[in-house]
Amino acid sequence: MPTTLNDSIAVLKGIGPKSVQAFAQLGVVTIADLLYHLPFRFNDIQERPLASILDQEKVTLKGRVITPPVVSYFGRRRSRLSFRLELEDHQVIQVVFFNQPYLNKQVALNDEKSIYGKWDQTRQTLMGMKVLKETDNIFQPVYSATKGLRQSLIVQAISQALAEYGPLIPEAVPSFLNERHQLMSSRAALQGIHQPQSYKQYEAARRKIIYQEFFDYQWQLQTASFNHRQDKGLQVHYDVEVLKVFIKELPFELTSDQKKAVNEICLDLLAPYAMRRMLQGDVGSGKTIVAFLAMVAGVIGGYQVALMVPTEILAKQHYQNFCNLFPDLEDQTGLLISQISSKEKNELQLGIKKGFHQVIIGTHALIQDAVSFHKLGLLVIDEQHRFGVDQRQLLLDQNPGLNILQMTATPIPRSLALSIYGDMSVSTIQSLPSGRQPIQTRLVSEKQVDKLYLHMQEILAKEQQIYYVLPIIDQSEHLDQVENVLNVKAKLDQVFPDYQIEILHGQMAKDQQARAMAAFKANEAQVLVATTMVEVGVDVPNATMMIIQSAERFGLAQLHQLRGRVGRGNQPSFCYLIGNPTTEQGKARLKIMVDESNGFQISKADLKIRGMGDVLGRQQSGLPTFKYANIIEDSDSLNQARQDVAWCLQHYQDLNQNDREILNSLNQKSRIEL
Ligand SMILES: Nc1ncnc2c1ncn2[C@@H]1O[C@H](COP(=O)(O)OP(=O)(O)OP(=O)(O)O)[C@@H](O)[C@H]1O
Repeated sequence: MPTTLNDSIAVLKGIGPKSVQAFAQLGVVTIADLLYHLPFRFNDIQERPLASILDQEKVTLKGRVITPPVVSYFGRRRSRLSFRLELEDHQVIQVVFFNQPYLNKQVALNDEKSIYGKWDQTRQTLMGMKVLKETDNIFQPVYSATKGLRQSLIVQAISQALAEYGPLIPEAVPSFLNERHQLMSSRAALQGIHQPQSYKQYEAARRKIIYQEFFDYQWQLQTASFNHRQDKGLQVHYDVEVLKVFIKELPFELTSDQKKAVNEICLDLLAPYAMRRMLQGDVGSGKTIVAFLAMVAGVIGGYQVALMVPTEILAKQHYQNFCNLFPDLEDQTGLLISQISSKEKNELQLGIKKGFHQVIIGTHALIQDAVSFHKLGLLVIDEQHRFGVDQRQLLLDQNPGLNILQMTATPIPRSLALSIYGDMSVSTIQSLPSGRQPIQTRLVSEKQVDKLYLHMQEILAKEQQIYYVLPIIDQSEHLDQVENVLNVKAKLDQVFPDYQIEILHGQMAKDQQARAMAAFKANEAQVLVATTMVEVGVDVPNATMMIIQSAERFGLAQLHQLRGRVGRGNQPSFCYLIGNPTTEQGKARLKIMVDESNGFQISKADLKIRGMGDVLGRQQSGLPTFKYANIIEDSDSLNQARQDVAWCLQHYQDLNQNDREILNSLNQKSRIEL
C-alpha cells in the first residue's frame, strides 16, 4: 500500500537491491526522487514521410513488410535481421536490426509495422532500433541512467510510481498563482512530463515544473534574507591607514575594478549590517587579492577571518600566496586541510578556538564541520555554486552577524544577479590586469601532435611551462586514467629528455599531489601532465601553454576554466585543444572556444547544449544551475517567481489556509543548491 512519497523505490515491482544501488548513484532513493527524475530529452517517434528525413536522423517509418525477415549470424554473438518495407507512398526501403535476432518473432511477411530507427540516406536503409507496438507512446522519454540501469526499467518504475503514488503528489505552488499563470497542478505536470501525449501537453508540464523550481528557490532565498535583513552585522572597525600600508607593499598596482571592489567590501565591513556580497570576475581577473585584502581588513579590525575553497590544492596555494604577500600575518595564519596530521589539526583547532589563529584557509568541508571560532568576523567562500543555502545558513546560525563574501568566476549580468543572488550586493571585476594578452586557442587533431611538439619545444626553450590535461572519462575508469597519464608522461619524457615532467591525478596520495604541484609551481618541473585537478583556481603565471587532450569530452565551461590557467602573466599564451569531434555539434562547440573568450558567453552556450535533467553536466556550466530550469532561457519565469514570492511574503496573512500550508511545506523541504 503506498503510504508516502518518502517510501523507498525498493517497494516497486522489478526494483531489486542492485537496481536500488544503481538508482542511488543518480540520487534517486525515494519515490519522490524517482518522480522528479525527469527525462532530459525525448525521442520523437511520430511517423514522417521519407522525403522530409535527413541522413542519420532518428525517425519512425510505417509500412508493409514485403520480404520475409531473414536473420544471419556472424560469429556467436553478432547477428543481422533484415527485411524490406513498402512505405505508404509505395517507396521500398531496407530495414536492418543488428544483434536483436529475437525481433524476428515480432515481424512477419505482410505485417503493417512502424519501425523506429536511424535513417541512412546513402544505403536507403533504416537502422532499426525498435519495432513499435500500438500502445507505444509517440514520445519516448530518455533519462540519465547509469551502469546497470536500463532505460526500460526507469520508464517502467516511473510509470508504476505515477499510477500508485500519483494521488499523493503534493502541490508545490499556491493555487491562486496556478490560476493567475494558468499552470497545471504539480501532479499533472509530472504526468505530462514523463508521459506526454502531445507537444502541447509536454510544454505546459515543463512550464509548470520550471516555475515550481524557481518558486521554491525564491522562497528559500527570500525567506532566508527576510530573516537576516534585520540582522545586526558584526562591525569591523579597521584602521584604513594600516590597510593602505599592506596595499602599498603588494608587488603590483591594483586595477581600478579591484580598487572599487575592495572599497565596496570594506564599506560593508564597517557598516552595522551583515555583509552579503558576491565578488564576480572572469578567470584570472584577480579576485583573490581583493578577497585577501578584505581578510586583512578583518584582521586589522580585530576579527578572525576564514577562506573556504573547493580543493586542497587550492587551499594550499592560497595559504602560500597569502603568507608570501603578507609575511607579517604568517604566524597567525592557519591551513586547514586533511593532509595535516591529527596532532597538527588539533593544535590548529585549539588555536582557532582560542583566537590565536586569525586567518584560516581551508576546504569547505573542513571549515564547516570541525571548527568553532573565537571571533569570526568575515567568511570568504570561493565558488558559490558548490555551496548550498543550507550550509550557509548553518554557519550563520553558529556565527550571528557574520560578514560573508562569495566569489564566482562566472560573472552574470546585473539583472540576472538580482534574481539569483537575491538581496546580495554584487561587485564585478570587468577588466583584466594590464599587460595581459589574449590567449590564442587552436584546434588540432591527434595527427598534428608532432607540430605541437615543436611549439612546446619553443615554449620550454623560453623557460616557460606547460600544462597537459587529460579527461576523466568515467569514475569507474580510474585505472585507465592513470595509465593514460603515465603514457603521455612516457611519451613526453622521450620527446623532451632535458625537461622535468610531473604527473598529477586523483589516484595519487594527497601529499604526492601536493609535491607535484609544488614542483610545478617552483618551475622544478616544466610540464605538468594532469587530470582536471588543475581546473579551479590554480595559479602559476609562468605557465603559458595549456594542452587539452580529447577536448570534445569536456564541457565548454570546464574548457574555459582550464584555459584560464594560462594567460595569467604578461607573456603570450596558447591553448591547444586536441580532439576529433565526430558530430557537427561537437565541432561547433570547440569552435566556440576558439572564437569566444568571455566566460559568461561560454557558460551560456554550454548551458544551452545541456538538456533538462542533465544535472551533472549543467553543474559544470559554471553558472548557478537548477535541476530542470535554465536561468538564461527561462529567465522570464525566474523573474515572475521572484515577484510572486515577494508578494506572498508581504501578503502572507491574506492568503487562504491551503496556500499558506503549501508555502509552509516549502520551508521543510531540502534546499536547492545554488
Ligand atoms: N592588479 C594586478 N596586476 C598584475 N597582476 C595581478 C593583478 N591582480 C592579480 N594579478 C595576478 O593575476 C593572476 C590571477 O589572479 P587571481 O588568481 O586573483 O585570479 P582569479 O580571478 O582568482 O582567477 P581564477 O578564477 O582563475 O581563480 C595572479 O597571478 C595574480 O597575482
